[in-house]
Amino acid sequence: MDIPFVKLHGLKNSYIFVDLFQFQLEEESLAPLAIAVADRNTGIGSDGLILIHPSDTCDVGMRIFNLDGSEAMNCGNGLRCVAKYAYENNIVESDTFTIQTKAGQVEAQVHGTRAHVQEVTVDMGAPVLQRELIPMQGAPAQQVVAEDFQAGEEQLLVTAVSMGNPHAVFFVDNIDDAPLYTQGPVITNDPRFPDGVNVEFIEMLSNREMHFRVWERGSGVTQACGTGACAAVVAAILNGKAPYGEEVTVHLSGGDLFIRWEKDGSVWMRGAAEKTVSGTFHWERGA
Ligand SMILES: N[C@H](CCC[C@H](N)C(=O)O)C(=O)O
Repeated sequence: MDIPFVKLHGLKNSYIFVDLFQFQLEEESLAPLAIAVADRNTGIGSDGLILIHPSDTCDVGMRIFNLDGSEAMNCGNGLRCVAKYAYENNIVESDTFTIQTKAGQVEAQVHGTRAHVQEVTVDMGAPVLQRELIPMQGAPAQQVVAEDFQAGEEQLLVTAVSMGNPHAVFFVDNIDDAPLYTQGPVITNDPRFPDGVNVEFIEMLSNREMHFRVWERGSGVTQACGTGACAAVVAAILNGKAPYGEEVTVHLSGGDLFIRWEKDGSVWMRGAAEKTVSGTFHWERGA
């Protein structure tokens, strides 16, 4: 099968995009295709697969699969890339439009020209904070803010936030000392998170700036995580480390995102999206 694709990334968090307005894929092929395209040796190399598809409820739809083939409900960097692709390829008319995700709909505004979108702002909607909806084991209606969390030898404090997908946020004094590679793979599969969890370590530089590292559910360490950056700013505000309603600069490995959380309202994410490669992926399923 020869599959047309475009590779785009949000701050080096890259995905292989297949445009289902132009090409059809069978549902059962999606998870194995995500694994195949993400492989840097036998595939194209990415953090996963994203489908751009027609939607009955929004101007365009997005589905996202991690590099292990698991499907996620949302993807912040992916949303900015979908918005860029949809506008540059005339899938949408206006520079502001809605995108359907498995977590619900979001509104995106592209910045740039029809020929080249440089940056995208996304209204990510309100975070979900009730423990049972993260989901995280424990008293259902409670929020999880700076709660004791033993991980191996590490005694940590966790703040849990869902942006449609689950995030466990930990504040550290020095980002370079964060137990990303030792505790990331353990916490992501911790049974206290029945659906697994994305794991973020944060060092606050001021009340408007932070360092950020992530171990993503289903993809491991990535260069950036848009929903994770949103969750990190929400967690900082819940812990009194950042203000409501003001843009916080999040320094991820792959670059900066600008995030604000309006009190009792939406989380807004602004950042770049770039296209790198397009072509045809020759795939013999099961080969
Ligand atoms: N690994 C995530 C999906 C990708 C999210 C991330 N790449 C982003 O930009 O938000 C999960 O399983 O929930």
